[in-house]
Amino acid sequence: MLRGRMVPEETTDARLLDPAQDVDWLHSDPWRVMRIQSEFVEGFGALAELGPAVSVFGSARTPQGTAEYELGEEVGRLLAERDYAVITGGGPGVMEAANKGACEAGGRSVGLGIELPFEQGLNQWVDLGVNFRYFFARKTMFVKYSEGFIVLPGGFGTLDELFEAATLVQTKKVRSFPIVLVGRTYWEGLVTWLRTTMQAEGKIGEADLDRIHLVDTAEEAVELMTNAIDELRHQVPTTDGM
Ligand SMILES: C/C(=C\CNc1ncnc2c1ncn2[C@@H]1O[C@H](COP(=O)(O)O)[C@@H](O)[C@H]1O)CO
Repeated sequence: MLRGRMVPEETTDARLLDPAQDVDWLHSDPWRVMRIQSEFVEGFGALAELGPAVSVFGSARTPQGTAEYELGEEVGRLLAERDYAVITGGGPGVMEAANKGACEAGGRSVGLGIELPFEQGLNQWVDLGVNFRYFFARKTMFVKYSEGFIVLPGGFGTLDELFEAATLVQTKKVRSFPIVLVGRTYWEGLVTWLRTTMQAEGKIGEADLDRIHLVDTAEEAVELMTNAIDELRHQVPTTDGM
């Protein structure tokens, strides 16, 4: 309801019909919501029939031809061989490696790209790609369409994805799903700190760390992941807070 000085001199439909209108309003926050909404609609539409999937995260900077890149390829290949679609951020490095492994093994290779100032586009091994402008819309897709996360060595982006998953499980916003960190040497320091400082000082509970597993090889990661998913599928879902 608008009264007095709050009543605008021009009505909304008059503004709409005015051919001389400037288009700044298109970039205002209320209209941005339409763009955000369209990202959810597009993402849900593209992924609705994907089937069982696991997300693979890791550094965008891992060079081709390194042991870490090969580890990513191996994870993608083994997941595809077990009929899991592989979802990545669609970028270079570990993302590209996992998509390559999945694609070459004849599996479903998915990339959820993000618009960045130094955009490089989706890697060539993505068979089903969706590009996002907003991180939060993209993150929803990773969580909604995968049954677990496999995390290779990475930087801020990888940690962001890892801890978002851990938080969603902790707060019961998603059904518990497995998180497997690959590369003991890389992750051990962080996991030790989580246990000896974060947990020891009561900032997280013991159960919060139980969901995070640490392995060294692609075989171990995929074996652990698929076993954990099978177990979860046989559990009766609880209704509290879901
Ligand atoms: C930095 C470079 C390219 C960035 N391109 C990306 N494309 C798609 N997704 C990305 C990109 N960068 C980060 N991400 C997401 O974060 C994770 C990796 O981040 P990290 O900081 O490298 O660990 C990854 O899982 C993506 O989802 C070219 O050098």
